[in-house]
Amino acid sequence: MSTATTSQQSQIIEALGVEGSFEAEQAIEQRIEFLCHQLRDNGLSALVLGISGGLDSSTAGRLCQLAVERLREQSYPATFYALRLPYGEQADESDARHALQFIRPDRELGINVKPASDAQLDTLKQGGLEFRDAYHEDFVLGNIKARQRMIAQYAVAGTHDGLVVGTDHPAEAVMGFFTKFGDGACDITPLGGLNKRRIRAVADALGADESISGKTPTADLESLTPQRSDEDAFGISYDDIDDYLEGRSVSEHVERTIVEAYRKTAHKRELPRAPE
Ligand SMILES: Nc1ncnc2c1ncn2[C@@H]1O[C@H](COP(=O)(O)OP(=O)(O)OC[C@H]2O[C@@H]([n+]3cccc(C(=O)O)c3)[C@H](O)[C@@H]2O)[C@@H](O)[C@H]1O
Ligand SMILES: Nc1ncnc2c1ncn2[C@@H]1O[C@H](COP(=O)(O)OP(=O)(O)OP(=O)(O)O)[C@@H](O)[C@H]1O
Ligand SMILES: [Mg+2]
Repeated sequence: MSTATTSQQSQIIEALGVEGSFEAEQAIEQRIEFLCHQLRDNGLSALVLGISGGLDSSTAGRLCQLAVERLREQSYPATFYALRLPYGEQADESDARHALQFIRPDRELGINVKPASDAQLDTLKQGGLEFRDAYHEDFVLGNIKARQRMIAQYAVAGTHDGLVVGTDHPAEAVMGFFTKFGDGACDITPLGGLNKRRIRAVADALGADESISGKTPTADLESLTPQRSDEDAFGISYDDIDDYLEGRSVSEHVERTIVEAYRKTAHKRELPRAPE
């Protein structure tokens, strides 16, 4: 059974800024100009982004590189820093190397977030923090990894007068599928307004091959369930989410899953609350 577009659906689409129409070349140009303006208008000189090997950071990374190249053509000095931020040895490291070949960043930095993440977990346990079981501990460690990546990116941006680029976009934002102040923490989000299939179309138009644009999305944060797909965690597909965000009819199950996730994670898309 499917539901017609609801007013709630329209409100969510509007709140997340999903555009009514889409054309890949136009989306690319708009985002390159956005990135150029963010540096030039603020007198800054670097873009900083973690590259996982996944679709979102590959796409955002290539846009960043094209933006700094455009700025340099205009005699404005700008550099893109692509950060590899593995937790120890990354299972799909070859995909991350391939993504870097596609992006061709000015600079690559490799920072292993495992020592800092493990040290943080150890000190929490020494301080008396207890977990329900090994899976609970692994989940909490996953969010620590995401926040260690945030710390590394801000250290690089702070060193080079840069901006931290985030890969948040409506298909993840609607599900609240990011770590608050982890990968959710950033200065600018060039993929804003795009759902997942549109990001894939942008990647294709930028010349990404099938191994990048067809890669299964994964947060890959939990060591006990490595490479677990986002869709497995959601219980619905990105196609379902994309349809919803494009105002199409979806099943009642899909609608309920999305709306529940959206409501539950509202706090992640807002500023911290304070007394009025
Ligand atoms: N109602 C409320 N109002 C204000 N704040 C509220 C709140 N409820 C919880 N909170 C706060 O939020 C915290 C929970 O949020 P958070 O720390 O983010 O943790 P949480 O949402 O529990 O976990 C993050 C989820 O995002 C996924 N993720 C993370 C990173 C990357 C990706 C990816 O796709 O790449 C996916 C990850 O797999 C996991 O399922 C609570 O500990 C609490 O401090
Ligand atoms: N191992 C990693 N190395 C570097 N950056 C990472 C790593 N894992 C996550 N990140 C950063 O966190 C962001 C959020 O991860 P997320 O999984 O949503 O994106 P992705 O891996 O680029 O694409 P996809 O969602 O399709 O897997 C990434 O875009 C990237 O900037
Ligand atoms: Mg990923």
